[in-house]
Amino acid sequence: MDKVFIEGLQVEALIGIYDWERRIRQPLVFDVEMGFDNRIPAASDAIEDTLNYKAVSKRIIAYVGESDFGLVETLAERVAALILEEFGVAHVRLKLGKPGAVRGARSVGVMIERSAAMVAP
Ligand SMILES: Nc1nc2c(c(=O)[nH]1)N=C([C@H](O)[C@@H](O)CO)CN2
Repeated sequence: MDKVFIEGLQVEALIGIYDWERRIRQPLVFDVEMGFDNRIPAASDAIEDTLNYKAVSKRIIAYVGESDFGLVETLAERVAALILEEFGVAHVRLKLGKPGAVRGARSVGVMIERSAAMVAP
């Protein structure tokens, strides 16, 4: 399956389980891979036929900027569901990094893979 990807999308968010984390915003980094048949836009050369990575990026930025979850797991799950539901994507692989959360590590976080048929109720 072809893919459309977004790499290193940085968004500031209110996230974390500790009291001090509830008072600040922290950088999060998203890498997203979305299954899409790119032969159709390749044939038409029309942006309307694409899975528009700019539109998906803007939606992620807006959603994450307003979110206030405790766990990165929860946020990753919600962002994956949003991509599947709002952009008609059949399969998404998402990595959510929280750089600076653990001293000595460049980043920590989660990686998930979800399909349209697997979205939690
Ligand atoms: N698997 C997870 N582990 C941890 C999380 C998390 O969201 N998922 N969060 C924290 C804290 O909020 C941490 O980021 C603060 O440094 C700890 N472990």
